[in-house]
Amino acid sequence: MRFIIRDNAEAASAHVANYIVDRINHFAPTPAHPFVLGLPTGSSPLGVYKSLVEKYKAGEVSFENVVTFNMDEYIGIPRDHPESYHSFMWKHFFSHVNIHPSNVHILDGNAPNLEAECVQYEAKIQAAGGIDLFLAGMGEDGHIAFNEPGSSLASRTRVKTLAYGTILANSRFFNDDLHKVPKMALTVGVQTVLEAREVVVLAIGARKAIALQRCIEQGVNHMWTLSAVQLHPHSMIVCDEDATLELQVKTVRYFKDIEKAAQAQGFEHILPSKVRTGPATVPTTIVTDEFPASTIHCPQPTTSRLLRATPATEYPVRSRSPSPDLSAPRLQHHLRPDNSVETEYTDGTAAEYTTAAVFSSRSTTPDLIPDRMASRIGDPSLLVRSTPNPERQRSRSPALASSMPMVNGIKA
Ligand SMILES: N[C@@H]1[C@@H](O)[C@H](O)[C@@H](COP(=O)(O)O)O[C@@H]1O
Repeated sequence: MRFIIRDNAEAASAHVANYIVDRINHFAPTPAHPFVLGLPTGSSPLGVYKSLVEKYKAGEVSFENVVTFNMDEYIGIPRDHPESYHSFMWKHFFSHVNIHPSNVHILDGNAPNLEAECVQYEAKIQAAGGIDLFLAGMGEDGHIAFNEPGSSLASRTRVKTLAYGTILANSRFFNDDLHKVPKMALTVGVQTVLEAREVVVLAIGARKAIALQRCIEQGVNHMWTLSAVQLHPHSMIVCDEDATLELQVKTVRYFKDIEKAAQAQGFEHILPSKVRTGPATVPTTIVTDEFPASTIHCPQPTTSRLLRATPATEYPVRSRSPSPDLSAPRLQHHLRPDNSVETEYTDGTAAEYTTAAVFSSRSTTPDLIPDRMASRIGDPSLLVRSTPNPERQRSRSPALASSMPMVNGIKA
């Protein structure tokens, strides 16, 4: 995962807008091979849309062959309600660029059959060849799209009840009246987002700091659904300084350092060609008997395909020496009466006091043979106890033994 930090919201938004423009232009979309862009609503992407409109007007990018899919839409408010996501998107973006209205896809929160609407939405994404780049914002509770805390990380487009925190946060768009905020929405699932070839997240402001910390520094967790982008091979989170407030200094420094290092090496972001250009053909969904068809279209194994990644095979494997011969002679030490140490092999052969002797050809796979730390000491004088064993002292000096004080009736 890439993590890009910019000084303020404007710089972060500009970074994302430039990135999207570069991606579309590199892709060189055509009517037969359009660039498929996933889009969010909310206050965070406003700067990006403004910048994209400016770039379009400056002739830097065209949306002629861009197909879009929005992440979510409220249920139950009219399509032309000023706070519907339809209104939002046309107001802030679509009506200012040369996108074909037929290329715009936004879930219909007033569809007579909401489940069928979700099923068709997934099918339309598939038919368009999948999403090339999904831009996302983040809720204060770490949600992506409307995948509230506790959403399955394998979820797909569906009806979702909104969390109280989200209703509270979004009430600012409804005259701060909680009752006016829709309580339900249609949303793409976490898995729908993860299947995009690339995911770019924009997090702006201190109110996103806790969620950003959970999603970047902690593990993948359904309570902070945006954390699932950790599993994506081509994900990028862009934020302003305020959003980093809860991160560790070393995390911020690490990501800033790797960005600097990459720039110094002359590259910014290298994507595999499949991600840069998208598939030549529309992918087909394979349904196996193991996962029978459900009411949701394009059923997939409930475990994320990313979670089923093959484990790495290139772990360093310790090369094994010939099978250990446990009957092979081992080193043993005897304390002589003069307190010097005699060392020999268990077969009676004398040993030399060198490390080489211990680990020589006589010693097969040292870590598989019972070993004593003493046998690793090369200098015999170091094997002599500096604090004499009291029992040995007693046996060698009866006078000393008799002078020992009694402790609990026992000679010390
Ligand atoms: N469904 C949207 C999300 O897609 C968006 O990311 C979030 C954050 O909005 P904002 O950027 O206004 O904080 O708001 C809503 O919940």
